[in-house]
Amino acid sequence: MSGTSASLQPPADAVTPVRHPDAPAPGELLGAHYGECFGCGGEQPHGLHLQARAGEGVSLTAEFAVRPEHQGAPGLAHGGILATALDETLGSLNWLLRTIAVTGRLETDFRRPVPVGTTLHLEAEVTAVAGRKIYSRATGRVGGPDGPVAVRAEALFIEVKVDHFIDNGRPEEIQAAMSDPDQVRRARAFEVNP
Ligand SMILES: CCCCCCCC/C=C\CCCCCCCC(=O)SCCNC(=O)CCNC(=O)[C@H](O)C(C)(C)COP(=O)(O)OP(=O)(O)OC[C@H]1O[C@@H](n2cnc3c(N)ncnc32)[C@H](O)[C@@H]1OP(=O)(O)O
Repeated sequence: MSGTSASLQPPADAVTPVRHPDAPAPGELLGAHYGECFGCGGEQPHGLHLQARAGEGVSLTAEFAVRPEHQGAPGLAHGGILATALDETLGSLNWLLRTIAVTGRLETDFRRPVPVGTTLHLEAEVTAVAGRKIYSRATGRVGGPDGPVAVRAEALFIEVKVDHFIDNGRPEEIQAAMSDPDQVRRARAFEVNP
């Protein structure tokens, strides 16, 4: 049973998601939306270093190498870390819509334990869009991209303006991000050009 709640069911007026014409091509690495991000940032020493790759339509794949620092029980990945990997993978779908969005709701099923030293093979897709609400789902498999499902998630992301971060983030990091041309370029890549 997935246990999906009513708020994760797209409303009747939801539409099929549309891949942005300037989205990265299928097979292309998406890169980090922010170098210090715990999920995807290359400059974050404590992070998961998740790398996502564009798929067809509004879908992608990602890999998460489970290391000893990710343990909950001896030799097994912590459930919260697995939820983070799912959250980050789902958040990366924003690159394909070229929309800035944050997680509103994330529901996770843990089906199988995920051992340290394994790679979690993730895939995610946007299933529907209704105004600012973006509905998506993801799975994580062990033992290879076609292995058994260990974790799955359904999510609701909400579109926000870049002001969401500027208004709410700690000033030190916001100022550093705004004075980093690379970061400004990445933020712009999320915003739909009218
Ligand atoms: C150059 C400098 C700047 C650099 C910028 C860098 C670029 C960044 C690029 C990309 C970033 C991507 C980052 C991904 C990271 C991985 C993903 C995360 O972990 S994100 C963090 C965790 N999430 C949060 O912190 C959200 C906290 N929540 C909020 O801030 C608000 O609640 C927010 C924005 C989500 C919604 O607030 P409202 O006031 O804007 O809108 P309302 O009216 O409340 O909701 C809109 C609709 O959504 C529904 N909704 C909202 N939350 C819901 C929920 N939890 N469940 C069900 N429905 C929900 C509402 O019922 C409403 O629906 P109806 O339009 O009336 O039909």
